[in-house]
Amino acid sequence: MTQRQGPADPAAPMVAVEEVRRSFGSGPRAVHALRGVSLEIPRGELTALKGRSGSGKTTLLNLVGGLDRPSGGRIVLDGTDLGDLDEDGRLALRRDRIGFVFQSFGLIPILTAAENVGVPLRMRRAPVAEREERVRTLLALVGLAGHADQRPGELSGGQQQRVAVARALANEPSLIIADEPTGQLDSETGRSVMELLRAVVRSEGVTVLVATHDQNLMEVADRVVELADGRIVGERRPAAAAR
Ligand SMILES: Nc1ncnc2c1ncn2[C@@H]1O[C@H](COP(=O)(O)OP(=O)(O)OP(=O)(O)O)[C@@H](O)[C@H]1O
Repeated sequence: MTQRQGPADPAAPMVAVEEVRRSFGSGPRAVHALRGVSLEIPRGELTALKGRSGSGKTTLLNLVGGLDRPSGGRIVLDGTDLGDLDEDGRLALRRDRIGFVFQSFGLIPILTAAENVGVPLRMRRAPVAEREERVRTLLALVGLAGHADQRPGELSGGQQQRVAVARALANEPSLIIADEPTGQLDSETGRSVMELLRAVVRSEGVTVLVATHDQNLMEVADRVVELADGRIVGERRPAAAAR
């Protein structure tokens, strides 16, 4: 496995967001997407971010995922202060410690399901035998053992998102970041993808941060955090999560 950076304290939250601000542009036309957000994301929990369009959800996911840098404040992910990393360090962090799931699935059309799941393993040059074994395990975990050789165009939307979840898990990430993962799926398919996310939190012990408008997804979250106009305005623990 790839060398992990920073000591991970199992008692510490997976992610600590401290007074984070993010503005785009400057002067009177600046957009203040995040205006001082502080949030802890506990290990092994599914945290949902809700809020109207433009409230700052994607901006926050991008910052936590090391895809963007804050204008102010600090983010610590599993013992690593993201502010201490240069571009290469952030790239390594995204590759080795974070799995991403997007609304539009983001699979490579010419690769089979198995090859798509194997992409992160290839990127860290995992030995072929280890890669094939892990891909098989992951496809079985997401219920697609019989679809390994199909390309994304031959799979339904829900199946494609399952492949994306398997790919996100490939490198045993500390954190999965999902931006509207059920946004392009009908409600029944969305529900099954959401149940899959819930299940991998339980079985793999992974931590998930998901931005969503999907009420069903919020109901299975351990915690729902609400953003409005770049600030946290509410937080609740849905009853269904008290398992
Ligand atoms: N690269 C950018 N340049 C300028 N403004 C941006 C940029 N990215 C985001 N914004 C602005 O920041 C604010 C927050 O956007 P963000 O995408 O985080 O919202 P969101 O809650 O994810 O919305 P949605 O639910 O529609 O995805 C919006 O006003 C948006 O227009």
